[in-house]
Amino acid sequence: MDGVVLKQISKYYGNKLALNNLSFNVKKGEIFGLLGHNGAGKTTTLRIISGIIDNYNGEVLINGNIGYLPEERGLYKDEKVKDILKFFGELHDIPTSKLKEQIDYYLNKLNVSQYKNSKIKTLSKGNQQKIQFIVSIIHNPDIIILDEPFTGLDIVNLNLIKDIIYGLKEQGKTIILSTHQLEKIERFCDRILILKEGKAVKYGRLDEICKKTAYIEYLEDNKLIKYNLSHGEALQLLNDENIKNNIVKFEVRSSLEELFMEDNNG
Ligand SMILES: Nc1ncnc2c1ncn2[C@@H]1O[C@H](COP(=O)(O)OP(=O)(O)OP(=O)(O)O)[C@@H](O)[C@H]1O
Repeated sequence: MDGVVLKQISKYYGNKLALNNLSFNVKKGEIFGLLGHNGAGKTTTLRIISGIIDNYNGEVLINGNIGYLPEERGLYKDEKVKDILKFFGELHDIPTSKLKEQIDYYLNKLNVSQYKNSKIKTLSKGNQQKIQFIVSIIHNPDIIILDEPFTGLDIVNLNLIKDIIYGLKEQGKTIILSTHQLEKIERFCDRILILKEGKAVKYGRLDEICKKTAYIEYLEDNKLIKYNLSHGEALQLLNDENIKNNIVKFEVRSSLEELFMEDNNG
């Protein structure tokens, strides 16, 4: 079942077309990655899904309540961690005992229990980000939208956040996250969409997208033949007696990184 569906979304800022007829769906229990370089349209897409931007063309279907981690971080710096979390939990009408339980659970999971009574401003940037992440999920939302959740985190904290996201997926939540750092989400997202100038240039399961990543050049009757092809097709060509001795260049591009660079530069 779909948690989120976008149908032919276009968004202008003045004359600037930021999203160009963008369609995709995200299923319940799925971690969906929105990838693209700066300015590709990730934040605009996530703001539209979250309901922050409402002047756009197209249709958005949402199946549940939303938790949102915005790109621009910032919590009330003079407040204590526990008070911030309590405040946001109460905004969502979570019963007090349940809220206390949730707060302790997540603080513990993210290894920041010791800062419960500390003011936000005394925490490191990474720890502040972890608190803001907790804010986005404290009300147990069905749909979790995370704008660049991994930026600025070291590997230990990155993995702590990933573990929680993974747990939320197991609970059947719909998770959409954006990143410009492909290596952070390889083998983590179930499906991805690569955005370039507001358009989807790739969309699907990582292994499906990565399939088309072999490149071959060979000579046939003194002509140079060039192909982009799947690994399976490449294997066939490599076993072809007429071709295998005439190969000039063969590259396996198994890393999504190269694909990403290619689509965004080429
Ligand atoms: N409020 C705005 N007014 C005018 N143009 C905007 C506004 N917000 C975004 N844009 C433009 O729309 C395009 C998409 O921006 P968006 O922030 O969605 O991209 P992004 O992929 O999230 O980039 P980044 O990773 O840098 O945040 C960019 O060209 C940006 O300059």
